[in-house]
Amino acid sequence: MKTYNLEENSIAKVSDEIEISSENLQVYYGNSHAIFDANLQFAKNQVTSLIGASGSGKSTYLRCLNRMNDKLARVDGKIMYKDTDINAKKVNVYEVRKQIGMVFQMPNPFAKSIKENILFGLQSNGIHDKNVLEERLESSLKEAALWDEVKDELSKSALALSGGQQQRLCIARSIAMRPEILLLDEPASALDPISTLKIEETVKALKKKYTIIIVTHSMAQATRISDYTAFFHLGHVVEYDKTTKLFNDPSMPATSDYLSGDFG
Ligand SMILES: Nc1ncnc2c1ncn2[C@@H]1O[C@H](COP(=O)(O)OP(=O)(O)OP(=O)(O)O)[C@@H](O)[C@H]1O
Repeated sequence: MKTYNLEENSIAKVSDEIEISSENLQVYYGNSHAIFDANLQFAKNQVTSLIGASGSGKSTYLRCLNRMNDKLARVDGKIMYKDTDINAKKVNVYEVRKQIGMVFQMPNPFAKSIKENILFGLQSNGIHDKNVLEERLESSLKEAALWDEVKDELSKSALALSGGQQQRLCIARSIAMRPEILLLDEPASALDPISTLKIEETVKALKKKYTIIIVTHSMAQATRISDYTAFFHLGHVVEYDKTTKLFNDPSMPATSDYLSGDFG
């Protein structure tokens, strides 16, 4: 593998309103340093892609944004969200995750009905008003572009849905909690091309209401759906910019080598 000076980077300041940012973020798995001093700002109601080779730290970084690494790793530095450092130990992680939802690579619906998948989190949080639940059920499934396909069989097991439908159900389950940010960790990598396109269309529509940060291995997908892109290499954020700039006119040699496939 080529070597690069990872002390150098090119991190653009975001001109849009900032929704969430990391400051001097470091992640350690035991003695292994996995993320080095990551400083990134994410624009509100925009889609940001995290790209880079396998093992570059994209998922590790993403998981920090809603404290999913708490039990796996030591995370130093700040995650600033609404003037609060949500990486601070006193912060209630369950409250954080209501506002910052996450969808994983493999669809993981509960072994319950479609309806119960959507309502479970709401009911667990003390929401029992029938009208509110019905409204959330319908609006979440509509936002995730699944309503038309399932509206007549809401009692059917979620596990009977196709992989792509299950993943849109997981997105619907997340947005039922009315988060402000959605973290998506390779949400389409286990899906066929048609399902992938549906997820991409859904993501593009969702940014009107949510700030979206997505890990993807597909550079084509990053260019199709994201406004901003961060390129990770060996735990460092090498370059961060508007997607069009990063892909068409990268500033760092590592970025241009990665994009052109001349990375090995
Ligand atoms: N739970 C864990 N325990 C120990 N090390 C881990 C753990 N998760 C990730 N790592 C290590 O941290 C580094 C970054 O991994 P991470 O999964 O964040 O990379 P990635 O860019 O998301 O990779 P991929 O594209 O393959 O998912 C790797 O060296 C990986 O082996």
